[in-house]
Amino acid sequence: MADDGLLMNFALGDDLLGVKSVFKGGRWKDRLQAKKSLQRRKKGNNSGSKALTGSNAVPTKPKEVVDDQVPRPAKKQRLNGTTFMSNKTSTKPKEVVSSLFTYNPSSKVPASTQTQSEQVPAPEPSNAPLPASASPFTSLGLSPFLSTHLTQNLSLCAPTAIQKAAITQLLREDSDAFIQAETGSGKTLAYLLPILQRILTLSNPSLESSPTGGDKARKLDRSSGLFALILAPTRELTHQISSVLTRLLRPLPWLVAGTVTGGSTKNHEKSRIRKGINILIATPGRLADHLEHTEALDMSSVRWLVLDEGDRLMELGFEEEIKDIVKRLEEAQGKKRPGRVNIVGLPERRTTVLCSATMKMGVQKLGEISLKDAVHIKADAPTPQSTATPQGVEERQQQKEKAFLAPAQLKQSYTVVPPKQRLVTLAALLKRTFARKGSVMKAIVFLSCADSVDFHFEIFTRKEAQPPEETSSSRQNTQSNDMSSNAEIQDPSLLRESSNRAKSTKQKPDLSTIAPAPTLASPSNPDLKLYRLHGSLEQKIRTATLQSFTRSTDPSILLCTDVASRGLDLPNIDLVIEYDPPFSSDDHLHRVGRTARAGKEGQACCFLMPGPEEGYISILRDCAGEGFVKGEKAEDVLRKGFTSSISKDNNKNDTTSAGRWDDIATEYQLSIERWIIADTRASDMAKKAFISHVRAYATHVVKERRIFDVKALHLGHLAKAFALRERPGGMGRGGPSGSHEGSNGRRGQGGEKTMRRRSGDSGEGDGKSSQRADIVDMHDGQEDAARKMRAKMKEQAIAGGGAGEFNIG
Ligand SMILES: Nc1ncnc2c1ncn2[C@@H]1O[C@H](COP(=O)(O)OP(=O)(O)OP(=O)(O)O)[C@@H](O)[C@H]1O
Repeated sequence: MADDGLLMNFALGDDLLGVKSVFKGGRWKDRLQAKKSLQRRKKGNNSGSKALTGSNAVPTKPKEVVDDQVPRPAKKQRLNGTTFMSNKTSTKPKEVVSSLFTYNPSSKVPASTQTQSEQVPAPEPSNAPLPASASPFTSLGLSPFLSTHLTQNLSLCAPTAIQKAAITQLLREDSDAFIQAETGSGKTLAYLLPILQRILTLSNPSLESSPTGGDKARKLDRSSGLFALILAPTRELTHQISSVLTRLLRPLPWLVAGTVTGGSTKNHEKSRIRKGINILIATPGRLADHLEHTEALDMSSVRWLVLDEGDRLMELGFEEEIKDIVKRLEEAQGKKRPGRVNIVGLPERRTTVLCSATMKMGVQKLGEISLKDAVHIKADAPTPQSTATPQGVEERQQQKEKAFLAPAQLKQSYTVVPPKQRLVTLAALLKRTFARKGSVMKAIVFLSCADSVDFHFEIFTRKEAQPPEETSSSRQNTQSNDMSSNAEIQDPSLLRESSNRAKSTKQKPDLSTIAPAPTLASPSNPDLKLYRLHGSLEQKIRTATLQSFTRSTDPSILLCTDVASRGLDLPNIDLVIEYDPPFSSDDHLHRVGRTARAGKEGQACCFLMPGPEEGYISILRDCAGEGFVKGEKAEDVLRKGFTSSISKDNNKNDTTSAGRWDDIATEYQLSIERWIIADTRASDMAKKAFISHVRAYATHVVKERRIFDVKALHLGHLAKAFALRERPGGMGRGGPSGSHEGSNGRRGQGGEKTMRRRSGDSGEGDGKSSQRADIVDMHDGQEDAARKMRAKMKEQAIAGGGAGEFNIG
């Protein structure tokens, strides 16, 4: 391995010293040869890295790129692959500039394993609707009225497998049910349709034979009573279920649905409850609050209770609230309110439906609390078609019995990226993805914490950075599009308002949630937009951002935390990138499940680092079942991301541009580093993001901590991924400014006590020993932090906020 420092010293050569080489003595042939060799060396230095880099070789230039602000070194000292630039007068190291391409750990995964699944034909979609001819909606017992509405107005021709199973069962019997199916398989309609059908039958039992007949159903109206209650863990999910239900209810205006969630005005909700709601969708915290304080909320006629995303409800600590709600439902059931009319056909007993993609301990416990003699409803394996062998389908069915799997048609990949190259590799992947118009329209990038989302949003949307290849016309387009993006938002003042407020506080960065991404856009996709979403944003901003992302017809990227990983049905997501690996394999399946929905195609890519993290590849494979999992080398991602943009944009062929990708990657990284150095706000954001990220890293589920081992992190290298030239100090004392405020490590934010070292040598210096001690302490502090988090979540839920109140991100 070439030594950076030595190369630099050689390269400084005579020119720097102003000495002209004169060759004397010896044979004239030798003098000529020496002269030529010196000229060649000078030429090589001037023409950048071309002569030194090859497509397969580790790039050797630019090895060290010293920021303009850093004085030329007189002497260098190398420590563990990091070069300290010092000047003669000072004994303290002044600045750290580490090359992207040297001293990186390498992947241990053999290349053959990485490409193993490429040859296997893509399996049939596992969550697609069934063939319309074989299973029309009417065959399930739904009324022709409802079936016609589904096919003609909602363009749903046939049910999915889980819908077929659930609708048939829930229309046939009043038993409780546990619906388990993979992501994007249509679970929402699987419980909404039979409930709606049953309510319609209440209002008019003869409705089934009347294709047009809704008139007689006017016997029921909003004041007839609350019949169904749907509980969901987050506000976003609650609103999403409500919008699906609103579409179903469009031809039935006399039936009314409503939502109660944290973050909304309680008085407004109360007045809607007073007017009457037939189907209520709620977060448990806010519902518990209304049950306590809103007298008009009468639960005596509730006959259907749905617990959607059961595992998440339990993870977020809603057990007590749900117990309380179930108890109140039981108490209310026999009671009659004065003035309430008798509903003909109202079932004697309440049916409870628990929905989950997973069957974890928490879900089982929730089942014990809420279900009695429940039927377990699962989707049948799809009928084998041309490319899927019957054996494959059988295998998948067997695997499904055991585990929760990703949709079979989802194309998954992973890339093993050294920590220093993470940021540029993400940029390269996004650049490549959006290099061609129309290939990918929407992508989601998952990060571990809110601070990191904010920081990366700022990096890619910062105004001062214009990529060298960008034309002025594309810049104009991007700017005008910024305006149109705001116009799309229902209440654009919300975004500006928040942005202005942010300006006035020091803790919050001055950011909107939607902006053009000039550093990722290409001439073919100049309108590329970036969105950000996490739990620390105001609810109104979150809702407006999601709506805008959903409606956007421009190529768009959403940077988000796990707040967007569960249940959200964002249309037409082509690619999911897990830039920060998921905190559990379930989280992974929910994240990647935002694409490849209802039989559509989708791609997902997980970033891993060399070392223990490579152990996650086998988990990715297990989660994929017989699906597609392929590895891609980080170097290939970088080359494609940075080469393709040059060759296309500058109209150069690949031969001339080949080999320049590493220069461009380095320049890309350095431009961010220079920005961080020049802008204290950016530098604070970077440090905060780094610290929150490391804290979040320490909260992977216990059984996966051997893979995501915080003690194995090289913090110095990882800092480079946050454009920092060294890891921030004060890791053990609550952040760069000594304060915890605003640091959003995902779980257990590692309170001051847990972060502080217990031994006497805490805090000082950035040496390895203190770094390690901080990490050990973070690890030890997890249980404490988790306990604190549970307490905080509970507080929030009781205050009526529901899960969304807590910064899931
Ligand atoms: N029968 C159907 N035909 C075509 N598309 C459907 C059908 N049923 C549902 N969909 C579509 O499938 C998508 C996923 O539905 P839904 O959100 O209910 O899935 P889910 O199983 O709840 O997913 P998750 O587990 O991620 O929450 C939605 O866009 C929905 O409109």
